[in-house]
Amino acid sequence: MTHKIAVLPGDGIGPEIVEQAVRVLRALDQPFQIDEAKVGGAAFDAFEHPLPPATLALAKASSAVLFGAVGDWKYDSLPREFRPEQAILGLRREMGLFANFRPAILYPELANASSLKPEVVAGLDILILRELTGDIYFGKPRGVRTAEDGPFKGEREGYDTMRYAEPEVRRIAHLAFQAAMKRNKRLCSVDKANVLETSQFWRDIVIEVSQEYPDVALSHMYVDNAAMQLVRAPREFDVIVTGNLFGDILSDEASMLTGSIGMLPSASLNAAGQGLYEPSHGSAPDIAGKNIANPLATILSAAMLLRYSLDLSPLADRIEGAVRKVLADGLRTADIFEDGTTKVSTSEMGDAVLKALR
Ligand SMILES: NC(=O)c1ccc[n+]([C@@H]2O[C@H](COP(=O)([O-])OP(=O)(O)OC[C@H]3O[C@@H](n4cnc5c(N)ncnc54)[C@H](O)[C@@H]3O)[C@@H](O)[C@H]2O)c1
Ligand SMILES: CC(C)[C@H](C(=O)O)[C@@H](O)C(=O)O
Ligand SMILES: [Mg+2]
Repeated sequence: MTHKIAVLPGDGIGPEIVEQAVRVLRALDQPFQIDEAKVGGAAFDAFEHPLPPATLALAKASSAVLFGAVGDWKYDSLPREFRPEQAILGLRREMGLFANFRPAILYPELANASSLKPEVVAGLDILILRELTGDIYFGKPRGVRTAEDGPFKGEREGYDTMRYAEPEVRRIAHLAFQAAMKRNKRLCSVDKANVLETSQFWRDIVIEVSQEYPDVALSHMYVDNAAMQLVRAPREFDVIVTGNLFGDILSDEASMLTGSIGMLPSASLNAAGQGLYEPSHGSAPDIAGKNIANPLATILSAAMLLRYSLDLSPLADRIEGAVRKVLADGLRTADIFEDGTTKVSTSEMGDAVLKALR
């Protein structure tokens, strides 16, 4: 069976890192149909829209999407609907990709690259499940208006709406419990229920859903405390489930525990099992075009693509094994480099992973 994979490299380091991941996919010698399209600032430059209809159609018609990153400072003054970030938000919304899996795993070889002491992070293996199509990211109304009341009545104010519908909370909660069942059976739901109505509602629904999963130990934590616990004792966590905004922030924080944001892959799935796979980091305009970015988060995202959307776990295992091998061989891009290891470029890291594929 031919699997259709849409490849959307995007901006900044996106094309460089996606190129390496595509080389790895092609080296597996499978009947993949790989089609590439522009997205983000690159699409805006070519078609005056960050998510052109043809790109969206290609993504929707594929079994899975491999996405690089979008964004560049030069687009920051465009009206919001034309900014590159709208492409990834639009794909998530239009494809209904509500479940974002961001595993944070510390490879033993990178224990010293972590910003925390090895004894605090060694063996770290946590999963952040971020709800991806709701919350203040998509809630309406939003905008800028003249305040009608309060101490700043008559002044301009910006506003957004945090909201979650019951089915949205239920479906992500179910996935979180199911993920916990396959792991160490501990689930921590992160919210801000001491302040926010949306969060109290989220917490109440998660507790209801928990009745169906008596084997999972459920805990709740406020997001500020969770941010602190993640750097104090990250291994206390197994699965974290949280909303869109808190998940965005906590997953960047967790990424540093693994040595570099350049190591953290992600999978965003919809109800039909279609998925978009991308590194958790952005387009890193500060290092773009220099062939120094770490491609491993993207290569590991391709492994997640094989496992979750194409049901090709043995191939995913091969890629992950190859990544472990190159790390064990001491190869490091600049972001994870330390004395005693060998610094390699983006493409050299790709070469090494290809060679290590057995
Ligand atoms: N999903 C996405 O496409 C996505 C995600 C996050 C940010 N962005 C966008 O990316 C742009 C830059 O955002 P930012 O600077 O806040 O975040 P960023 O993740 O792009 O970069 C943060 C820092 O991490 C470094 N970094 C990121 N990925 C790396 C890699 N693979 N290897 C080595 N170093 C890496 C960068 O050099 C930078 O110093 C913005 O336009 C932002 O909106 C896009
Ligand atoms: C680029 C931006 C819209 C995006 C987000 O906030 O979700 C990014 O930070 C991420 O984590 O994927
Ligand atoms: Mg983010």
